[in-house]
Amino acid sequence: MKIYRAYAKVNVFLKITGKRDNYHEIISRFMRVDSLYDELCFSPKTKDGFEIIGEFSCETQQNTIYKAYVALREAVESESLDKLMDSYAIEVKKSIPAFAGLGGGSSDAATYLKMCNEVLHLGLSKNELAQIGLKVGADVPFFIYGYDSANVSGIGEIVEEFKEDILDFEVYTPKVEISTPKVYISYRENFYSPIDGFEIQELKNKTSLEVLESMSADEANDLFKPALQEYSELKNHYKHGYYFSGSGSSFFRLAI
Ligand SMILES: C[C@@](CO)(OP(=O)(O)O)[C@H](O)COP(=O)(O)OP(=O)(O)OC[C@H]1O[C@@H](n2ccc(N)nc2=O)[C@H](O)[C@@H]1O
Ligand SMILES: Nc1ncnc2c1ncn2[C@@H]1O[C@H](COP(=O)(O)OP(=O)(O)O)[C@@H](O)[C@H]1O
Repeated sequence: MKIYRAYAKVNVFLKITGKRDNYHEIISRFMRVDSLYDELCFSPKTKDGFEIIGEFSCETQQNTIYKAYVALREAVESESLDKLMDSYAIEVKKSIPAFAGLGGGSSDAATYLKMCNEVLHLGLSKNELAQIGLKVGADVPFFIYGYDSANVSGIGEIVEEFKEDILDFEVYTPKVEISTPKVYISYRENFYSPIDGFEIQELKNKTSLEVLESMSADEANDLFKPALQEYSELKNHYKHGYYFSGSGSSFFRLAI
């Protein structure tokens, strides 16, 4: 069976630009991490019903892969999708840590959608897959497009390729289970200060290398301060020269 890779991402910068209902609008540079990925494949079933084989801390119904299946089923109403999942389990070799700000769950969901599109010849475009993926999570569209680097805005649905060389990152993930909504809520209550159009444009044009050379960890990521406030133990894990990815808990820097 063909093995598909679901890569991790880091947020080189992440700035809040406004609010949208319970969500926050962002401008963020996402970069794929080529050295860190989960592996997904269709494999023989061991039980009835939708089956995910792999080490997960959540129930199947909470798994982003299952949520992607539900979203795809609603979108295409394809009998062949039901037949596929009646015949095969989806097997995942998990390497991307969870609760990490590395987009592992989102990347798995995006990869699953691409796998189904390919094997069932659904003929869905990247834009269509991204729309379906957004129902699963705000980070999913980036992984559907598969760019090395992109400026991501809206709540995650606007993905614009940024042409630059992919960087090699060293990533470490402290064992602190961070809740993304909790960090966003803390940002909204304690740190809310959206950047303006001029700053957005300036950031969008900077290469990732320029960002890492010119900004500190808390300047580059608006979620770093609220994450530190909500999870004070993070302070013990922070090392000078590292940057914070998404809502955490991972830190990264250029590999040397
Ligand atoms: C912070 C980021 C940065 O890439 O990623 P992670 O650190 O989680 O990987 C994303 O904005 C997270 O994306 P993702 O984890 O897919 O979020 P979702 O499941 O869609 O949303 C979880 C919750 O986070 C909050 N949320 C999410 C995205 C966003 N732009 N604004 C928000 O306020 C909402 O409260 C939402 O209910
Ligand atoms: N396929 C999946 N891989 C990892 N975590 C998942 C997956 N599906 C659901 N989850 C749940 O999502 C949460 C963490 O999501 P994850 O994408 O790994 O982290 P983050 O949003 O910080 O990048 C946990 O509650 C975990 O149990």
